[in-house]
Amino acid sequence: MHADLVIHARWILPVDAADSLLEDHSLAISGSRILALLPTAEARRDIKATRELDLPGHLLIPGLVNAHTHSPMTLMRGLADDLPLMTWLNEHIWPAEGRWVDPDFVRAGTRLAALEMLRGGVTCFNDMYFYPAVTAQTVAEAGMRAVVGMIVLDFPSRFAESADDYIALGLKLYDQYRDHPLIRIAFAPHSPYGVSDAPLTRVRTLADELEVPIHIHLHETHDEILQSLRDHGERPLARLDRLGLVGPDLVAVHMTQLEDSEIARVAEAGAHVVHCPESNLKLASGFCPVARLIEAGVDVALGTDGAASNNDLNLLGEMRTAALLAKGVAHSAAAVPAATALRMATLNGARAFGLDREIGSLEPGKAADLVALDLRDSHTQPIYNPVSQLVYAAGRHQVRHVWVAGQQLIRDGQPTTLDAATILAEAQDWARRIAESDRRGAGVSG
Ligand SMILES: CSC[C@H]1O[C@@H](n2cnc3c(O)ncnc32)[C@H](O)[C@@H]1O
Ligand SMILES: [Zn+2]
Repeated sequence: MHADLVIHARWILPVDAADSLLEDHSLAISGSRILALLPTAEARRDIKATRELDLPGHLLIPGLVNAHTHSPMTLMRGLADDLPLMTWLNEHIWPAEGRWVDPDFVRAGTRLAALEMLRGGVTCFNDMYFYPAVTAQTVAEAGMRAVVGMIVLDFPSRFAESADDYIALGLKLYDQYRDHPLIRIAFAPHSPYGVSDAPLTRVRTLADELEVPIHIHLHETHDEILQSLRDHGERPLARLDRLGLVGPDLVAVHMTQLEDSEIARVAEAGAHVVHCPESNLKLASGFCPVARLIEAGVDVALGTDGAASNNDLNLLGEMRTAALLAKGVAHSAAAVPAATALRMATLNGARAFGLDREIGSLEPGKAADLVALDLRDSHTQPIYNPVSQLVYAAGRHQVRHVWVAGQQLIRDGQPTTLDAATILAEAQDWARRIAESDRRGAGVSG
């Protein structure tokens, strides 16, 4: 057998049905795909490799999937902290976006996000933001993988004038990327409170036609429920259900307010949930009942949300928070064990976007999206159980190598396709302009 690259790792967590841990195993790559997983002794004997990489003390895992973020919001990290969602959005973030967000902002913010995520082992992210064509292009140039949202809102922005305009721009994006190997397109109506019935109904029809997922903020806060009861006489999930949006292509982000019947409905419909524990904690939005959703058979993935409400894009940290928080919420130390947290951050995210035949686990035939972490650091020693070290103790600096579709994007902790110095200089330049304008009193509302 011939391979382009064979990686010899101390441990591999393939995220398979049995939550296997492979010791002293190797992973062979041919082109963009995984060719084989086998004991290292056999790999050294049977595989003729163009290149071999010995990784003693390293753990190899599937690339992490950040199932919900707003990547350009890295440029707003720390702009408005310690506020509840609607104050944060209405009084700070939306005015700042109205003043500053343009294609250059999105390019610089997405580059910073891609750099941060790749260095933290994230190989694929699902994004919802203005100027998604700029995000898609930036991600593709970096060689990373993303699901990019055709956003829909009722209110106008510099990007689009009306809900129909957002949809038209989204469809153009879909046409542009329909056959791209790394970029997938999904619908991303912002929220039930941000999009009225008519455009949501159009999204339903078009999503059926294009066979794309529908990704939406849903049941994020108690106020969202109260507002929907006031304006529509029903809870947001019930409204989406009436409009035909609750089905296997629905990716519902947050879901902190759920009655038993709603958990049953989500499970019955085969809809997916993205849990964003750190954003929910920081905005005091509420607690997603993750253990009960999983128990009901719901696919629960993991997201960071944007860097303005988290404030990082650290999916390793998010796994830890999810595993700890679930135990507190369920009053059970058995809720969301480490292997489940890893599954949420990989295969479950891939499944939510229909990518689970391509990525999310390490299996022959799947894309070679993988991450190697060096566990020889003092705070991940000694090692009884690598998945425990990964979820409960490891940090992003331990991510040493990252591949997407067989291309190495991080080597020895450094990016190979992104210019870190330029990205940081651009981000600092944006922060200087935003802060100066704030000081001069033009403020975020310009
Ligand atoms: C339509 S572009 C995305 C839009 O969403 C805003 N946003 C960021 N984080 C959240 C959140 O947790 N809930 C609701 N909306 C959020 C972002 O600022 C953009 O305006
Ligand atoms: Zn969000």
